[in-house]
Amino acid sequence: MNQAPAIKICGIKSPMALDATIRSRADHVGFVFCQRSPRNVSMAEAAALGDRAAGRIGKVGLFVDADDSFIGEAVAAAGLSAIQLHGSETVERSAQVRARFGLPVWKAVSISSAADLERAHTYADAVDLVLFDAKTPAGTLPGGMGLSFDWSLLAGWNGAVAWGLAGGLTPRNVADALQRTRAPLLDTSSGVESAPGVKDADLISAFCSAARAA
Ligand SMILES: O=C(O)c1ccccc1N[C@@H]1O[C@H](COP(=O)(O)O)[C@@H](O)[C@H]1O
Repeated sequence: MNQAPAIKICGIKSPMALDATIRSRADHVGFVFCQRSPRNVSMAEAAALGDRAAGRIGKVGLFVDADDSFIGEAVAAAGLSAIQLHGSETVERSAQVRARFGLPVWKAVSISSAADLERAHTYADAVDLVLFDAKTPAGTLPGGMGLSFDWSLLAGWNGAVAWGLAGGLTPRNVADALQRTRAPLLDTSSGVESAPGVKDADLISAFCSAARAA
């Protein structure tokens, strides 16, 4: 029997969206600490959401090329359980973050060809999970754009490190994504929104149900 995938709903900014995610029995919420994003949360917002989520769901903080002092402030404010690095962090920088904060580190790796899987392998000893995501156009955000990549590329993945799938996942395509990739973890953000940065409780619920039914 196949095990149900873990689910992360990213870009949570409101108590309503947090409660909907917990009600839908997702495993992790993501708080975005990236000022350019429509999903950015301040430290004060993260602290309130972190308190509300405490003991109810995993709390993943998403950072884009952030320094230690900023990450440390967010870890303390929200009581993060994992750190997601979604910028151009090197293998060395990723290992440094893991050692510095003693938390699991998830590294997003953008995929557009088989060669990108080779790059993912290089992170195996430095992080706890690699998160495959689509490449986004130059000058835009490195994620959260609702873009998918060719999932068939993952047939060539045989890495030793845990992994997850992100990029353009929605309630409508998540079953197909899961059937094609057998991803152990699914991560979505814009696919469960009614507008950029505005989560929709019905879409969150539909996403989680579709992922578990697949
Ligand atoms: O969500 C954001 O605003 C964001 C900003 C900067 C980097 C990553 C971001 N989101 C992450 O991107 C992937 C895919 O998102 P989507 O489902 O395609 O909208 C996901 O891991 C988000 O956590």
